[in-house]
Amino acid sequence: MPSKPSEDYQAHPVHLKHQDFTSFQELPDSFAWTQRSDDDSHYLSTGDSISESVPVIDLSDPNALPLIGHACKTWGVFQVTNHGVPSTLLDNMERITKTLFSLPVQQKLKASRSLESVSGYGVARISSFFPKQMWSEGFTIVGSPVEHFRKLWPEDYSRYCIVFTVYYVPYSSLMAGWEEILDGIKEYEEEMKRLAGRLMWLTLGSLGITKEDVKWAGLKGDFKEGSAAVQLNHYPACPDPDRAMGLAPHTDSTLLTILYQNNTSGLQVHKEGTGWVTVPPVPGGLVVNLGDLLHILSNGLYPSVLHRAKVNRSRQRLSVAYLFGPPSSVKISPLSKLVGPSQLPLYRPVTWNEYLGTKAKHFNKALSSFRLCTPL
Ligand SMILES: C=C1C[C@]23C[C@@]1(O)CC[C@H]2[C@@]12CCC[C@@](C)(C(=O)O1)[C@H]2[C@@H]3C(=O)O
Ligand SMILES: O=C(O)CCC(=O)C(=O)O
Ligand SMILES: [Fe+2]
Repeated sequence: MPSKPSEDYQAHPVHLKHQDFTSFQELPDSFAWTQRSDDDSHYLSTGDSISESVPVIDLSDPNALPLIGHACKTWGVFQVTNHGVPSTLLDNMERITKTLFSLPVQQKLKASRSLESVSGYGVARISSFFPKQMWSEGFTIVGSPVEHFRKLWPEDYSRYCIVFTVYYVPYSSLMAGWEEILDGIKEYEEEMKRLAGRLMWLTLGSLGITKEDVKWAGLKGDFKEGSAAVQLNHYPACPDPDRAMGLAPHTDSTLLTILYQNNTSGLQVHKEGTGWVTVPPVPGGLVVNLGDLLHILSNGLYPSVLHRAKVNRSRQRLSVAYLFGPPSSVKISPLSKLVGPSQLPLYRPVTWNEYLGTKAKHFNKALSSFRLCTPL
């Protein structure tokens, strides 16, 4: 994917009103998504009393394919275990994320996402579509984050890190050096790309799609040319979590997103007819969300899932999203095997970059703006 945002992103700048979240004893009004009294507005409903739960699928189960198919059709999201990603790599990525967000605010702001770049530190891109601020901070990585890290940890990184760790967080939970952080991110990206390719075939396989049907998956069918972004999210502990919002409801623009969450829950998905359902962290598990481009590719058979992140009173929450999309030159359209005289193609072809531009401009109306005919 391109490292520069589309012109539409630049026309909708996200202002950096970044705060030091630790300085608030009470939730400021600009972060309050509901009034203290309106217990059940559409933003609030917690979904905690719901008995239905998002499927957890063991990838070593011989039945994984139909289970994934069912989860995609009914939920648009599932969790996977036995996925082959070493737990040491996930732990390391959590430490990297913790290290980065533990830096002082002024330091983090030096690596702010600029108007010319998709990458860097800042508030969620979708912030400009909501009247209230979100209780979170993020760091987006597309390509090498080295230039941003140079700003975060200037000159003698190692010395800075040690001085900083003495005052802020226990040394043992942080990283030793800059190179280790870059290597950790690279390794994470490689491992996630491998898993994304595998999940793509399990998902498409459950629709009867084979390697011959998706030429852009490459000669080996490993989606090696697929593009991706890594989004690190931090949701600090919040004095009034029921009235705050970590990340507002949205769908991802991706084919699929693989999400690692630390041991604090917060992710919720919206299920038609049920409402908001919490996706609890499963030890060693990873969440897989279907995005808008898979919705288009599957001709609406596998819908993208609306999701959001809530926050917690006493615990900070961290998540790492691997946002996986097609190679930048590829136009995504409903797979020919899924269309025919009785099932017309519902969406027109679109590249990921074109889609991201539309999302930046029209947010939750982006998907329907590519729709060719309205459903009966
Ligand atoms: C590749 C991308 C998808 C994303 C926009 C981005 O350019 C990089 C950040 C991604 C993210 C992560 C949080 C939710 C989201 C909607 C957002 O605002 O930024 C997604 C974007 C997306 O999927 O459209
Ligand atoms: O933190 C989470 O649980 C959700 C993150 C997310 O939706 C995203 O980064 O796109
Ligand atoms: Fe998301």
